[in-house]
Amino acid sequence: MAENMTLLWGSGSPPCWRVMIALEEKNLQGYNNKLLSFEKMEHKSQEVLDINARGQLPSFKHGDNNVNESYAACFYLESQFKSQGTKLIPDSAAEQALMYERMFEGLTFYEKLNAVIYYTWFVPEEERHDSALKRNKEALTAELQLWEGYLQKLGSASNLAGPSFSLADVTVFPTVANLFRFGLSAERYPKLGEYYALLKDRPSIKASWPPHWLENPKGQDTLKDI
Ligand SMILES: N[C@@H](CCC(=O)N[C@@H](CS)C(=O)NCC(=O)O)C(=O)O
Repeated sequence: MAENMTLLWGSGSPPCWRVMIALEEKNLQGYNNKLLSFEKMEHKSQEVLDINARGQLPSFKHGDNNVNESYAACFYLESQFKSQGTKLIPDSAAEQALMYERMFEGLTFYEKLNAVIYYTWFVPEEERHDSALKRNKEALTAELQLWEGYLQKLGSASNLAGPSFSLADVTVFPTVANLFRFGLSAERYPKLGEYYALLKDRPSIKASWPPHWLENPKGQDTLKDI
């Protein structure tokens, strides 16, 4: 069934990883996929632009339908394959409310992380200021405290929106994994550390683990003092 799906993706990209986790959870293994290189600017190739006018990854196609934007693809897969694989939107109103809230807060979380780890990539040298990076780090620290509090409230070994694994986990786990890849201290952020440990060996997540992380298991230490 998945042969009529194509995913163009980049290794380690949280938006790409979200879609890959959703595909695994919905038992859609066997989809066509092509790993592209950001360094080689392959995300701006005609092959990508034919699916995604923004020239971004993930670029995803199901039959004749292009479904770009990682959140859109995750919702689409859950909606089209509702009764297949893991049910990713819980029935309970309370869990659903929390799931939607955390999912969309997850975008802010992802932005604040990127503003620190990719500061030198995003900001040209002549426009960089230590004070701006410091501010970005402070904003990330405040964000991390929020998520520590959310997880604390849920109790130990919980998914992000309660007892069931949901789209909140599909979309936010890749951000959490990037935090630790970039050196976040699990001692300083124990609830995030616990959440990461809970999900990192989940089959859908293991199956889609970024290949360059497997080749080079040691990440960076950019976040060690956060
Ligand atoms: N909102 C998009 C964001 C996708 C995105 O930013 N992809 C990055 C890689 S993580 C990319 O392709 N960047 C290259 C570019 O924007 O030119 C989504 O969630 O799918």
